Amino acid sequence: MATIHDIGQAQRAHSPAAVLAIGTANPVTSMLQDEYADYYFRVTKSEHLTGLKDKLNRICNKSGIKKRFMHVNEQLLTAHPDLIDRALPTLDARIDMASAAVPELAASAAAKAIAEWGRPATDITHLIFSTYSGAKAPSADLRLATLLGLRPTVCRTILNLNGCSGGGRALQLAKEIAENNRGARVLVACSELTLVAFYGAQDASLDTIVGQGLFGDGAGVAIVGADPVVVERPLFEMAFATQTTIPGTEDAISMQLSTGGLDFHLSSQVPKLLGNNIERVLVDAFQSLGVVDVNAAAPWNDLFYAVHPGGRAILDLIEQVLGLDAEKLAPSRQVLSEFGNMSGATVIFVLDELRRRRAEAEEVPEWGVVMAFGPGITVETMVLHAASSLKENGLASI
Ligand SMILES: CC(=O)CC(=O)SCCNC(=O)CCNC(=O)[C@H](O)C(C)(C)COP(=O)(O)OP(=O)(O)OC[C@H]1O[C@@H](n2cnc3c(N)ncnc32)[C@H](O)[C@@H]1OP(=O)(O)O
Repeated sequence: MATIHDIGQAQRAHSPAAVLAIGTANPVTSMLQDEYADYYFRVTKSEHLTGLKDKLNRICNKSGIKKRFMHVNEQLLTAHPDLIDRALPTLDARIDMASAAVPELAASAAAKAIAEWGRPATDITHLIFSTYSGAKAPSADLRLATLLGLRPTVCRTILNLNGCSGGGRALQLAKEIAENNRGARVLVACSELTLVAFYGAQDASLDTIVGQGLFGDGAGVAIVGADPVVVERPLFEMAFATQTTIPGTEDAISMQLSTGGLDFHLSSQVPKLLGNNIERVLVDAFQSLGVVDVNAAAPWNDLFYAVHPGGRAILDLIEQVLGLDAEKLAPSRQVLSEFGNMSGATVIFVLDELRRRRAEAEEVPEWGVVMAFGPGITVETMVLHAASSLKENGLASI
């Protein structure tokens, strides 16, 4: 007769979980950063606020962003002019629109990931959906499951308002599910639209101006599983994961739904707070693993990095504090430049860019790390091992 221990053991995977495929998608409308302030103040009928427009221009110039993709375009604002005024009760309208558009964008990214994965969508056993646009049930996770034709037995989890750390949290949950449910295949979907938080600048909120300079729309999907079968080609094996909250920073990054949409706050101290704490977080993650000598003179250049590009200043400080060579954060800077900060989805875009670059590089580090930052301030950290199939898979799948 089987014991409870036997039953438990039979459910555990044999190998660590791995990212098996990645897909990304963006809305069709793109905006060039050096034209954005003119566009924004024109479509929100705020051109008289010349001081704020100059500030947004200064932020755009220093953002490290060239282009962003946006669901909210001029056509949508013409149809829904109330969205411009934060004082109007537009939350219902925003949620209605987001409830359709957020899972649809995720479905576009998921279709690419599933095609790369090489197995039918019905083999997905678990779905984790992360978004800051959720405010109803059933939610975007169920809609995505329906759009993809997943089985009715798929186990769904929705993460709401985890903000920019949502991608990191979802990947960690996927690792835990995959390693504790033999044969599980977890579809991680992060889909973020600034629609819920798009306002004009009439209330003179500096958070609105900074957000208008940084945030973009996108969806990133990763399929995660352990014990790969023949058709599957692992990209990154997930070695270890941890979450850290930086003490006393509860008010530094925050989000709250109001009748007018989603309010958020970004303290100007965020880059410094992350810079002051990043090395401690890395030491804590790596010191027990024995893959990097955390006491060596410059240990951090031995790793590859998928860091959430929350803003150019954050990447600059991390690079400086860790003494990183310029190419280490190049995938993060590339994604920031091409797409802006897409909140929780961004880190999946960075993993995609990283595997692309690794496929073309001669020598690449074996070990690396994902780091994502969100309200808390929460730092999600995951140690990765580059799978041996990454080289051929990186190129074959692009
Ligand atoms: C939402 C989530 O869950 C997680 C996230 O990713 S949160 C987003 C995290 N990102 C950030 O916090 C942004 C990080 N900041 C940056 O990257 C940079 O500060 C920046 C690109 C915004 C500006 O670049 P910079 O090199 O700092 O230029 P700097 O000249 O100091 O600032 C430009 C202007 O922006 C203002 N500014 C910068 N950060 C600000 C903030 N958080 N709030 C208000 N104003 C800000 C500055 O005061 C300055 O204004 P003036 O030109 O009028 O003096």
